[in-house]
Amino acid sequence: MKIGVLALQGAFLEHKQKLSEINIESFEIRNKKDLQQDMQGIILPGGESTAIGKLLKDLNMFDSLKGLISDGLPAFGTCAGLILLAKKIEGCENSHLGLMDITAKRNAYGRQLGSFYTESEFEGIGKIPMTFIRAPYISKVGPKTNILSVVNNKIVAAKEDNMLVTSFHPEITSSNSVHNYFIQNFCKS
Ligand SMILES: NC(=O)CC[C@H](N)C(=O)O
Repeated sequence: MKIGVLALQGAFLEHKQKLSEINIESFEIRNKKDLQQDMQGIILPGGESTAIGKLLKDLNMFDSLKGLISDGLPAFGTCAGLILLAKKIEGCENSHLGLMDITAKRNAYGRQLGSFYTESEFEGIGKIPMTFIRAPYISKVGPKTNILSVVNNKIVAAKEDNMLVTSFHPEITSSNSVHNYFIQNFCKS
């Protein structure tokens, strides 16, 4: 089992650390060639979705990444990663990869007071710690999307086919449970 972590910008090292804590091998994806490596899943980290989206295009990785995920490669997007996967972004004409039938609202908690910590229920896991940093939430889901967590009446985690997204950052909390959930439920060795 080997997981690729998109490492163009943002919190990719924290994801690698979490994976190593649960004994899962990972590698950084920095260019198109890295996408050809054998992997059983990919993590799209948090950071700045506009910057990551632009780098994917500039580095000519966009179509290969989109193709891999639409062909079934398990993908876990956190925060900016959620925005990259969303079919629609509120207030924007364009999406990025546009593969998951959700609408993302960016910077949904305000810019200044946008970071907070809470503990809340996640379906199939139980109560877990959640850290939100200038986070999006999911304002709409499609018929095939399963909602996994709701905080303050906002959807903050969901899954659809081979894709899992959280608007919070599980990689910077004390728990390994969401990474374990991704590996156990989505990735086949
Ligand atoms: N922590 C994050 O990933 C923030 C996401 C950021 N607000 C964006 O739109 O990309």
